[in-house]
Order: sequence, then C-alpha cells, then structure tokens
Amino acid sequence: MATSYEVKPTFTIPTVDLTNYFKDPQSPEAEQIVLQISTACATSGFFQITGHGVSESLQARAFAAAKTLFALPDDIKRTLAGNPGRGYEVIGAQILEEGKKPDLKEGYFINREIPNNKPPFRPFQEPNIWPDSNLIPDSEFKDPLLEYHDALAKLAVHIMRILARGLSGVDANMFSDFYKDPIAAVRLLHYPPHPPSADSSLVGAGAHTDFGALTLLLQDGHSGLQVLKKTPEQDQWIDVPPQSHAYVVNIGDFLQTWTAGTYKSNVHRVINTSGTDRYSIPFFWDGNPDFVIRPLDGSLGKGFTVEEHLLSRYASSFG
Ligand SMILES: O=C(O)CCC(=O)C(=O)O
Ligand SMILES: [Fe+2]
Repeated sequence: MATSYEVKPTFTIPTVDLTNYFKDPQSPEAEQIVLQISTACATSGFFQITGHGVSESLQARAFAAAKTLFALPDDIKRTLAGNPGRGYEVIGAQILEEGKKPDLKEGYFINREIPNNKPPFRPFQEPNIWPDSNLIPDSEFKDPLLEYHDALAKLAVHIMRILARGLSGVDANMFSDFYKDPIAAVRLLHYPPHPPSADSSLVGAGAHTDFGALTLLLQDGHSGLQVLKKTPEQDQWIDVPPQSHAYVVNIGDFLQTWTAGTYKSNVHRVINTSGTDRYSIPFFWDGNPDFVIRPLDGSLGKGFTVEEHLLSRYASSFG
C-alpha cells in the first residue's frame, strides 16, 4: 500500500511577477501565480511583487515628496501633526513593541480624500493635513501622493482578488463590501541610521503585526525589514531584501481572522542598520469602518468592526 505524506509548505517569501496575471487572469500562468501567493500567505504571510503596473516615476515622486517633507525643520513639521493616522508623527510617537524604546522613526499619514467631508469626523476620517504650498508646492507633495494613493488602492483590489482565489470556496468578489469607502493610508516613513552603540532595546519599528487586511510596502533600497520565522527549536529574523520598484505585500490581522488563520498576519520589525537614512512607504488597506470582521467559516461569533480594531491597535501603540 502506498504511504501518503502530507507535505507542509515551508516558510517562503517569494518574488512573484504579476505580468502574466494581468495579461490573462484565467490563464494557467495566472493560476500558478495564485498558488505561489497563497502558499506564501499560508507560511510567512509575506511576498514581493513585480509587474504590478505602478509606474517607477510615480514611485520616485512619492519618495521625493517624503524626503522633502522630512527635511523640513522640526518646529515646522510639528505644526503638521494631527490625530494618530493623520499628518506628521514625531520620532518616538509610536511604541510597536512593549518593553522596547519608542520607535526610531518619523512618519506622515495620508488617507483617502473624502468628498464633502464635514465635522463631526469619525475616527480616521478627519481631513488630510497638507503642508502650505509655500512650504512644499502641491505639485511636489499633495498631487503625487494623492495619485499614489489612488494607484495603490487599485492595486490592493487586484491583490485581494488573487488572495480570495487562493482560498477554496471563496468568491473573488467577496471582499467588495469591505473596500466600499475604505480607510486606507499611505504612510511616509523615515528611519534615521541606527547608532552602532545602541543596545537591543532600540528598534526602528518594534515587532508587530499589521492592523488591517493587507499592506503594500515600497522600500528605498536600504535593508532593515525582518520577518519572524518561528520553529519549535528557535525564533529567527529573516531579512526581506529591498528590490527596486517591487512591493513587499503582507497579510494583516483582518485577513488572518477572516481565514481563521489560514493566511498569516506575521510579526515583523525594522532595524535600520544600513548606516544611513532609510525611507519606506507602506500602504495600509484597512477597509470600511463598519465592516464586521469574522471568520468566513463562521467559527467566531460576533466578530469586530474595522473601526473597533483600528482604534484599539492605534490606542495601544500610540500611547
Ligand atoms: O518600513 C518598513 O519596512 C515596514 C514598516 C511597517 O512594518 C509598518 O509601518 O507597519
Ligand atoms: Fe508593519
């Protein structure tokens, strides 16, 4: 009698070229892409994509906007701060990992522009904060970043469809209510160089999982991002090497809950040991505030709303 072994897929962070998926999503090549991505989501929760269709020039304009912003004097940057999730965040504003020093990074959050937005604002729905155009002309900050936000929101919808296809019995459009009028943030990040003498309590971004459904991260060429690989023997931090123009995609808490743990919202951190400044631009796909997150297999009772989960994770990390 033949013995069958269940082969457990090993921890993998593949780089996947989406060109053939976009050419014909029904082709056998596209099916392979779906399989490769779902295997990554079920092991590391991380993969990189190329052939995604976001232009290099738009990526370059987004990085240029970040560098111009972070080069402003500190007292000016502070005038651009808002509630967590809007505008400028000073170095040390967030503590992502309990027991570590405040994160050695500064940031700037830009969310979707909400048409006819009037007070009182719900959490995460306040208007964006834009630097006065005398400080940075709109053509160098607001315009490219809104264009970038739009391009990434479109890409996120494609990725969600691919992720749904990788789950058996899940309709590719089933997430569409989730992304109606979504909370979705472009976050510019700047990590100063890590002092060589610093002890292990200093981190650029402490170990954490991402709060939403999905994150699409653009790295600037300087390493620092690491993903936790847990085995019964040991915990290991695996580098996610920067690749020009590629996106690092990772699963966040919502997808892990929806899939009852099939897709992993994995722990990751940043330590900028590159010796120089590191810039990165994550895009967080968080979804409609009222959407209820619960496992698709019905295994968890009431679930929780997008807004509830974001409020709780923001409150615990922004202090
Ligand atoms: O900057 C990076 O490489 C990752 C940032 C990150 O993990 C986050 O903002 O959630
Ligand atoms: Fe993260």
